[in-house]
Amino acid sequence: MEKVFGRTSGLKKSELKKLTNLYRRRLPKDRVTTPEVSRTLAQLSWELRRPVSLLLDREGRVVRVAVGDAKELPIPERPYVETRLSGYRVLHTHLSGGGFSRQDLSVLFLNRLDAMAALEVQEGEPGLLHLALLSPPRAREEDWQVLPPRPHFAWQEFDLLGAVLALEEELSRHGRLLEVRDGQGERVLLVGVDLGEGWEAEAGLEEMAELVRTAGGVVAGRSLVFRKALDPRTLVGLGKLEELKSLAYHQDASTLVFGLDLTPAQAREIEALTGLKVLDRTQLILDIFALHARTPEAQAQVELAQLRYLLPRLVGKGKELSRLGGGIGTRGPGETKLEVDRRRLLERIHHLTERLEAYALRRQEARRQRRRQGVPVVAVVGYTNAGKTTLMRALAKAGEEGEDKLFATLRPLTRKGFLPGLGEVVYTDTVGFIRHMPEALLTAFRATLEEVKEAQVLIHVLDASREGALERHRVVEEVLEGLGVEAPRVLALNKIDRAAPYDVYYLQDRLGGVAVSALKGTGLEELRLRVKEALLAQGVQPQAWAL
Ligand SMILES: Nc1nc2c(ncn2[C@@H]2O[C@H](COP(=O)(O)OP(=O)(O)OP(=O)(O)O)[C@@H](O)[C@H]2O)c(=O)[nH]1
Ligand SMILES: [Mg+2]
Repeated sequence: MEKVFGRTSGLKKSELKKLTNLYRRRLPKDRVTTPEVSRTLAQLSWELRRPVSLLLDREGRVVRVAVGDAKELPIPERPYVETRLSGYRVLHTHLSGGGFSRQDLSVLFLNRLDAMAALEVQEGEPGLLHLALLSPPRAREEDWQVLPPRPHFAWQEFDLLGAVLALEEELSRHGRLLEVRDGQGERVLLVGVDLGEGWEAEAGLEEMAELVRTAGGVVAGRSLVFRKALDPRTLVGLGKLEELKSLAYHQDASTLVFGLDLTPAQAREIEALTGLKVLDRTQLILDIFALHARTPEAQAQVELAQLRYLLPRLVGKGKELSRLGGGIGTRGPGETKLEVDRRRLLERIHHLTERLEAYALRRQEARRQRRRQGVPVVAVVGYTNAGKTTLMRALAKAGEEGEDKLFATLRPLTRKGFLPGLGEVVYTDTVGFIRHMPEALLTAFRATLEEVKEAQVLIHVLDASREGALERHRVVEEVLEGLGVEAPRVLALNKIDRAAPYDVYYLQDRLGGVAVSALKGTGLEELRLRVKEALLAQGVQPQAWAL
């Protein structure tokens, strides 16, 4: 027997039977209702003294029956690609008469229903029928259009299917237009929360936009929300979520990315309330790391961090798991998709942990050998996109090209270089830092950062050409401190070829450091000199033949 949803408690067996019989009904696929169905629904609601709701698919088949208002119908999930409507419509009764409640309309909108119909019932007889459809995208007024009510039989001539298909066509045309304007990629709405940080919140959102772009997404809209305190359940509150849902509809976006971290429960709640895919900052960064991890070790590290983050977010059974959908946040390293079967996932975590231990041992051995040979190590650190890789390449005259993407480097590269008057050194490149470095990543990148701990001297690369340099400098120093790194730093103020001279003076005045352009090769002599001095001060012995 098919299940009857909603407020069924206290119903008699015979009444339940009548409700179950509704599953055998079928409407013509292009009609809102038929006189027979209207009458049956009206009578049944009257008898039960409760509203009755039907969920119908596009073929006119009854998919779900519920006692109660439209919100009692659990509407099946759809995939996240949302240029089109859900293919479901609701037909339900209003016992106290009157048109749509706010809740009816929000069920329509939230689930992208084809249509929502409400049938007034008077003395057991069907009366007026109300019909609402979603508005065409970018309509100025409401997100839904409520058609003038007519007596239920008067809807006979109305071609519902035609109206739905026309709306869908308009939605996908709008989607194509936006794609031409903004380029291809998963369309994302960015949500930042300003808890009183002022410009920092603004800068944080800007950085999130950069991260979305690096992850291959398109920022379809952004919203900075001012809050004194966060709502523990929904973070930004119900009203704001509705606004975002509406913005997503008009901007053809399928994903909400939050500029801070969500608890698993918050993420689920917001997904349920908006019907959108929800990602937080850590997931976004992990996703980028996954795209950029190239060596087997880096890949294992990233995947492990992703799976650990994912685990508590996968509650329960198959249905929840499938919510993961595709796209940003679901990609593992090396073009794989993340494992979402809970038991297999645990196995995978175990396997990766073991593999990483083996890598760590090998790396330790390599370091030991270097130490035996007495080659000093210089680690290049700095905020993501500061120019670390480019600088190391310039200093060592080998290695990989820099890339104008965040987190281009996810493997601890090492290159040999030569310092006049000192001899051979080994430069190691590192993964970029970022403010509020996700905890999950700090542990995952232990290996890379261990290399930093082994270094005799660090070159801290700071992009002097972009705003907020002082702040980025501080973030990097804080992370280093947190790792217990004590080696002396040589600061390189990079990208002076495109920085305003005044900014460079200002930074030099505040922080000291050598002004360089890794790209053009300016200032490298002086930088080498300072590195050499720092190494000598650390007690490194010059190699005899280098003098
Ligand atoms: N104009 C200018 N651009 C530079 C300079 N140094 C690096 N860049 C550019 O900055 C971008 C980032 O350089 P990378 O060397 O990849 O930076 P990174 O710090 O290694 O970045 P991640 O590894 O992603 O954290 C690239 O587009 C470089 O070409 C410079 O001195 N001047
Ligand atoms: Mg790099």
